[in-house]
Amino acid sequence: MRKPIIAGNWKMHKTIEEAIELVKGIKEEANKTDVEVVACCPFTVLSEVKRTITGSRVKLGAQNLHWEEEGAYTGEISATMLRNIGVEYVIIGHSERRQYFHETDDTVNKKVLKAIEKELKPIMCVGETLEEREGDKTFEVVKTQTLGGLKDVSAAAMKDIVIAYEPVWAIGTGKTASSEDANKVISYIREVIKEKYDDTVSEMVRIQYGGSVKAANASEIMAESDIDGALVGGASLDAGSFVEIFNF
Ligand SMILES: O=C[C@H](O)COP(=O)(O)O
Repeated sequence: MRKPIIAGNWKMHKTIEEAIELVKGIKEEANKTDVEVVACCPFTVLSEVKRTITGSRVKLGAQNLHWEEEGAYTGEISATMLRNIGVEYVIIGHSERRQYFHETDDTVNKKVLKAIEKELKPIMCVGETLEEREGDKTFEVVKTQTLGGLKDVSAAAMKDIVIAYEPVWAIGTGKTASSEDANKVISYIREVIKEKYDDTVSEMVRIQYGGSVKAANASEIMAESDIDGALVGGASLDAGSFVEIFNF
């Protein structure tokens, strides 16, 4: 039985005061659910959010990391720095990073490997663009991204990896993949994992859906057999709507 995981990806939103207010608004509800609730915050608020959620069941997540240990990489943040703050999860390879910051399957893989080495849990994102979907390339794209990101990742490490399937055309657009469609792609990703590893790993790995998830569609999405959670952007910025989502 896979434990559902609902993660909020705040993207580039929230000052320290706003972040504290938001997590204060979710932590009591998070304590009442068996769903794993994660807040993936901007680097600048991680420490304060950590302080605010301590003693609650909300988990702390970041949105990126660098694969090197340390060095002359202006503007970057290492896995060790994230661990030092108390981060547990880290989003890797979000489509916005692939699109605007030229991340590739290769850099995603380096980040995943470094995260595992430092005992951070990656939320590794995959998903096709509208053009790729219209060109019938969805399955091919998610397979390449999944295998590329998981290169050299051991079966044992897979227990701490979450995959997020986010069709790029559904992000922030209000368009959601139909829950059946999303489930079909996620089942396929599970097949890809099974071919690379085995049945046990494929049945254990948690795969989220992301893309315009909101209170109104969360329960339908979560009812699908292969969908184990959601990576929520816009609707995670408001405590009330995020609470409704993780209480699907
Ligand atoms: O990481 C979250 C996704 O990009 C989804 O964002 P959204 O819920 O605003 O569509």
